[in-house]
Amino acid sequence: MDFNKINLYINDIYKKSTELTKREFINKTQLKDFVPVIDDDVARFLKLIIKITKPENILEIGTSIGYSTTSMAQIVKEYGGKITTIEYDEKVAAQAKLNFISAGVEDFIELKIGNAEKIIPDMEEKFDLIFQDVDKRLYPLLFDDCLRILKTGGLLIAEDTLFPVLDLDERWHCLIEPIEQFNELVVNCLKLDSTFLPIGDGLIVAVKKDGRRL
Ligand SMILES: C[S@@+](CC[C@H](N)C(=O)[O-])C[C@H]1O[C@@H](n2cnc3c(N)ncnc32)[C@H](O)[C@@H]1O
Repeated sequence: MDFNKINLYINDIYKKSTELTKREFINKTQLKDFVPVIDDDVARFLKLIIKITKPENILEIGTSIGYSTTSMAQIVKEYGGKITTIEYDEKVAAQAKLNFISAGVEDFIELKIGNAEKIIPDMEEKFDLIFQDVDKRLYPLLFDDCLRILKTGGLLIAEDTLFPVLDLDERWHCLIEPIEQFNELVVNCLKLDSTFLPIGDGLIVAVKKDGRRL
């Protein structure tokens, strides 16, 4: 399959959609220096899965300017769930907060400003959905804790998991090994059922199984 052709077709067919796009979101954002955010097809997938499963308690690791958080919150707002999102760059977090307010979703989001590597191991709260989109080097390091705080039946979704097969700029090559480690951890974990989706830079979607059926 020619994924460039596929992406062009999908982007074109959605161009009349009234949904908030990544481009519009970035254009409205004053701060211009931030780490890239998810693509529109990943935002559509997250919104759809949230619409279907209605997770009460969502954890996002890696907020940036809050495009993915806002996209998810637009659906969470419809049924009254909550999103906790973690970002350690204070400038970017401040911009994300402004973006939540301008989208009218701030009441459904708790923004934790700090290092996910320190915050996650201390977390006791349990989540129905965890969206992992932080520094890729943290993916394997945070895996056990993500599994611990994910409820049975909960979803673990991680972005950028197809880095190993993408034509990445040389400066990102150091991120391939941790992603490979993370993918192995997810795929070989007896507590998870998973699959890859070739959207964005590759999503892995996993569900935590009922322990009795292991
Ligand atoms: C890929 S961006 C997140 C994009 C966002 N999910 C979206 O699509 O709108 C990753 C973010 O994680 C933040 N980050 C990186 N390492 C972190 C850490 N150790 N703790 C908290 N945030 C971190 C970066 O500053 C960056 O803004």
